[in-house]
Amino acid sequence: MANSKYEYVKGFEQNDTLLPQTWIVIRVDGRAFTRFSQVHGFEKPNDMQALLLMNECAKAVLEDISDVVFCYGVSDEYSFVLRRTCTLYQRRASKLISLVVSLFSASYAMKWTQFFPETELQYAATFDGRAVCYPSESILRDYLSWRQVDCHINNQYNTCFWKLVGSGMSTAEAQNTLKGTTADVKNNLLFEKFKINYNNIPPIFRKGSIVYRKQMDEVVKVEKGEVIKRLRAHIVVEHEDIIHDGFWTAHSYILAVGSKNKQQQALPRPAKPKLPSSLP
Ligand SMILES: Nc1nc2c(ncn2[C@@H]2O[C@H](COP(=O)(O)OP(=O)(O)OP(=O)(O)O)[C@@H](O)[C@H]2O)c(=O)[nH]1
Ligand SMILES: [Mg+2]
Ligand SMILES: [Mg+2]
Repeated sequence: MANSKYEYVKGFEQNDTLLPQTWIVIRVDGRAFTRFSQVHGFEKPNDMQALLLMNECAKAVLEDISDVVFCYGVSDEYSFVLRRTCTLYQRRASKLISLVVSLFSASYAMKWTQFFPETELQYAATFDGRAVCYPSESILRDYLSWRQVDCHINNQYNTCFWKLVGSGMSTAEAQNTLKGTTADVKNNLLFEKFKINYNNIPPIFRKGSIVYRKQMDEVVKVEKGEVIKRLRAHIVVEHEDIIHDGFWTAHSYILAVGSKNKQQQALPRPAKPKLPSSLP
């Protein structure tokens, strides 16, 4: 069939294919969450329910997109790592970013009342998104370390800041008190002035959250006194250190090439929503 005279407009589309064989990281970040958190009365500096909601949204993304192998979240942002062999949408950036952002945003609205049953959602939370390719596992890990260090630095500062404000300082006085202080000084301040041991603050605040398919040995049956185990994968949310080698050595399958089949086989497929029987 002859092409229509209008087909030439396709030539204006730009190629946004992401580099092959690289780790793709898609990071979503809440748009104007400084305001969103105020309007919805989030606790300062950390609102547990808000963070748990973010984690549920990340789980929804991981469940839906099999190429996502690891997620890291802090504050109003979440990073999604897609395996380097990912060929979804021929690795087109605009398609991948918009898929993750829309899944995440829609989940946020859908799950809101589950986490904030007493607070009406005043307007839709929106998220921006970007994709960056990392050519090696070591650079990918540096990226994740950067986000976790950021989480730690911000949390330590914010914890001190809001404690000082809570004790009667103005925000300007609190800012001045903390200006140029080292991590040690902040830890001492928390301990001496407020009797808070920084290491006892919930890990979700200090370390952020990770979401991934964890491989676990599961007993499937006992046959003639012999325990039969099988490796199964379950989606988990944890608050581990991902800067040092320990986590990655213990879970080397997460970034291993070719681990897809084992992980996917072990996971139940997400249930398709049932249509009402009255529909044609
Ligand atoms: N009270 C409270 N605020 C939070 C919490 N998590 C995130 N926020 C707010 O969300 C902001 C996130 O920072 P940014 O993403 O840099 O800023 P933003 O206002 O979202 O602006 P853009 O991302 O540029 O659109 C923080 O500065 C806080 O004001 C929380 O648990 N409690
Ligand atoms: Mg933001
Ligand atoms: Mg942010």
